[in-house]
Amino acid sequence: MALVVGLTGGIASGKSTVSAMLREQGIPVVDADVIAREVVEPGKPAYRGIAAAFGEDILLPGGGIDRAKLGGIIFHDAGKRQELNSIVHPAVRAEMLAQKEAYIREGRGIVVLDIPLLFESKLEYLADRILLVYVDEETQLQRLMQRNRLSEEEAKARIASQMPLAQKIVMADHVINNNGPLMDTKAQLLRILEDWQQEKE
Ligand SMILES: CC(C)(COP(=O)(O)OP(=O)(O)OC[C@H]1O[C@@H](n2cnc3c(N)ncnc32)[C@H](O)[C@@H]1O)[C@@H](O)C(=O)NCCC(=O)NCCS
Ligand SMILES: Nc1ncnc2c1ncn2[C@@H]1O[C@H](COP(=O)(O)OP(=O)(O)OP(=O)(O)O)[C@@H](O)[C@H]1O
Repeated sequence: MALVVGLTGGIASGKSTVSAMLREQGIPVVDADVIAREVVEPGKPAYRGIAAAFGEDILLPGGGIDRAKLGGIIFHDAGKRQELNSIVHPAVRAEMLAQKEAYIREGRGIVVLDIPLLFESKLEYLADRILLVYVDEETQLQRLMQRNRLSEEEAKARIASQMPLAQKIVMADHVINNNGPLMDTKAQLLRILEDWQQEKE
């Protein structure tokens, strides 16, 4: 039986950083953010759903979704966010499950599902174990502002659209503290991986 791990955290807490480390160790990671981009490409049902719900103004001249504009709307409006989620999430979930099943059929012992909104969307049931990548609020804000070149106000709106990390920490099976240097993050991950490998033996 494969061990299915849900990898979660908050925006800019370090999930992609940890998932790159997992891939380095040969562990497959199914990434909800990547799938969420694919399912809204022109021609896909969710693309038409977004154009219908948010209007043609949300499209770029080339036809694709203007992600910056859509983010500017949904991170400031819980109702619109809910509307977008209800269009995009079912397609993301279906594709994630298909990719997970394919890895299990290949015989992989551990499969990781990187799902930023795992707790918000009540998807705990998808995973045997939940691994949370934690950072303190100030580090999260600084890293988010820097990575996405956002103002403090914009970055705070994005953080506020998610369940606080302090609340998620008590719901996770394992926690990696990603406040420090990457070396420390990797050391914590390798320890957790050892536990999982032992469990499977
Ligand atoms: C709003 C959109 C267009 C902004 O695109 P952008 O390229 O700027 O951001 P990206 O997709 O890389 O997401 C970055 C992070 O934002 C956070 N985030 C994204 N969507 C949401 C949401 N609906 N609610 C709360 N946080 C969210 C997540 O932590 C995610 O990792 C995009 O995030 C989107 O389509 N969101 C809806 C789908 C979704 O929920 N994706 C998250 C995982 S399924
Ligand atoms: N330990 C660390 N030290 C310094 N910078 C880091 C560390 N971990 C991550 N970062 C940086 O912080 C930013 C956020 O990390 P990352 O992209 O991995 O987060 P994420 O949780 O995947 O974000 P999102 O869900 O929003 O896409 C990136 O610019 C990354 O390079």
